[in-house]
Amino acid sequence: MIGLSTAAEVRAAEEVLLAATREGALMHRAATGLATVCLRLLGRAHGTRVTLLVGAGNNGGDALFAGARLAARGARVTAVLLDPARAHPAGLAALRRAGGRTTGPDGDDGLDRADLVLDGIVGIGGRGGLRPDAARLADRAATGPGIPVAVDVPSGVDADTGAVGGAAFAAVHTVTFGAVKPGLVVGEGRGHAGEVHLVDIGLGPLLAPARAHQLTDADVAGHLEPPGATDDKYSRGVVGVVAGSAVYPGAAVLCTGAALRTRPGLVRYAGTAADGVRAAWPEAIVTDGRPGDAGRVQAWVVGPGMGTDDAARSLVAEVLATDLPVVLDADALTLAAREPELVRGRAAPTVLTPHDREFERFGVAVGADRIGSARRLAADLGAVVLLKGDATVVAAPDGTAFVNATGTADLATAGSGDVLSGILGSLLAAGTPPAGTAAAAAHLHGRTGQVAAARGPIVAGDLVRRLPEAVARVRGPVLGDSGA
Ligand SMILES: NC(=O)C1=CN([C@@H]2O[C@H](COP(=O)(O)OP(=O)(O)OC[C@H]3O[C@@H](n4cnc5c(N)ncnc54)[C@H](O)[C@@H]3O)[C@@H](O)[C@H]2O)[C@@H](O)CC1
Ligand SMILES: [K+]
Repeated sequence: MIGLSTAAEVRAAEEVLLAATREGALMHRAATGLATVCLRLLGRAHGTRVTLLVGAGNNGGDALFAGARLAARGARVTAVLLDPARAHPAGLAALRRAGGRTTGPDGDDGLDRADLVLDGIVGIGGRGGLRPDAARLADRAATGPGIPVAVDVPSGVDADTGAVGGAAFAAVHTVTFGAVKPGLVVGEGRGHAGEVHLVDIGLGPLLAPARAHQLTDADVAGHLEPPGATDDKYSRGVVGVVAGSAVYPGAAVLCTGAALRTRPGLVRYAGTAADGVRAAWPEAIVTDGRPGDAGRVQAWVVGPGMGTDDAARSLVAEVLATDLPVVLDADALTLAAREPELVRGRAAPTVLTPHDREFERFGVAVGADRIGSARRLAADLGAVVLLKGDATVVAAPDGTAFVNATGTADLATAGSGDVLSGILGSLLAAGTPPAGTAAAAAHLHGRTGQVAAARGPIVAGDLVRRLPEAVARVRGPVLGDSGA
């Protein structure tokens, strides 16, 4: 699990470490890591051209020291000082000693011929939108030939939320220090940060326990263990699906199929799309009755494609009245937003899986702080909220949050959400804690999108078909298996 630490958490840890280390030691660690990533991206230093955009704080200091290291290895380095009188003095001296040149914001910045541009305008000390000179340079860097690399945080991106208020540096790589900040992996910030490289500067043991996390394949593999010798079809949890309608069975077919393919156990379906589900998935146990007629289950998924009329409302209410974990998706979200007390009154876990419009039906704006908004709704409802997006956010009522790392634009296809709710229901039936389980489902859904899209454009049915391959990929190679 990768901890996501806010700027305040990083600063608090830095203060302790600064007091315990030689002056400048942390910045040297940061700059060494930064220069190493730049060298890797450039392939070589000698003969390359590098432009540094240097603000007045320590973020500019990092850029100057890294630039000095590259200059010492033969790169032609130009530092554009946004505030020449306040540029980091020791960094500036180091760059000049190594043969780098400096200029002001209106000088010859070399952006039109740079191989790499380092954004050291502002880091975690940035406040408000970029000032005009900085905005203009960030804009020119985006259209120039150099690989845009952000130092710690792309300037103009809020490190905690990912909000981008105005102009911001559009990086393809971000080299961040001490801990990954949430703003690099969520919301608009994710697109501005590009690939994130974490440089260890020794903060780890001093950081407060993170309240937001990213899962890795290894974390999710625990949810996807193959059946053991003593397992039978009931022992691993049975999921019940209430979805679709006689006229539109598609959502029910996708949701049931995803549940079946995630963890081979039992899937029970109850609803008016029974014929369609039976035809598509003979493996499922199907009734055209009510949820109570379906037989015993350990978790319910309710909502996809079922409509929002009185009949649908009564099915949602019946499922929510059980003492089992429930995934509320699609139409069930619309219904729950009308009667949130149906969710608030539950003792068993509830997971809501809204996209932005469904989320806002609960009366909370999504805004630019997606983690904060998901936390607010989760606390208000006493339920886990999985807010779908480019980087899906999961928040628990106690504020624990997860940001998904595997999202891909290919998942923005009709029926993709039905697949996610099927995956989630299937994992939840195993009885694992709901927030982490929801995050695991989002991770697997994203991996499935990546696997499926590798063969070309996808429809939601491809996700169901490729789920076993994605599960295998998340589990990783089996130890001792030579692959022969
Ligand atoms: N504290 C430390 O020991 C370490 C700090 N590090 C670096 O230091 C950074 C934080 O440094 P600082 O606290 O000096 O802050 P920053 O360098 O992030 O930004 C503060 C400076 O930028 C100016 N500024 C603020 N908002 C601006 C805006 N919107 N447009 C233009 N200029 C703006 C301020 O006037 C101030 O001079 C980190 O992000 C990281 O890059 C690293 O070197 C690791 C060690
Ligand atoms: K920066």
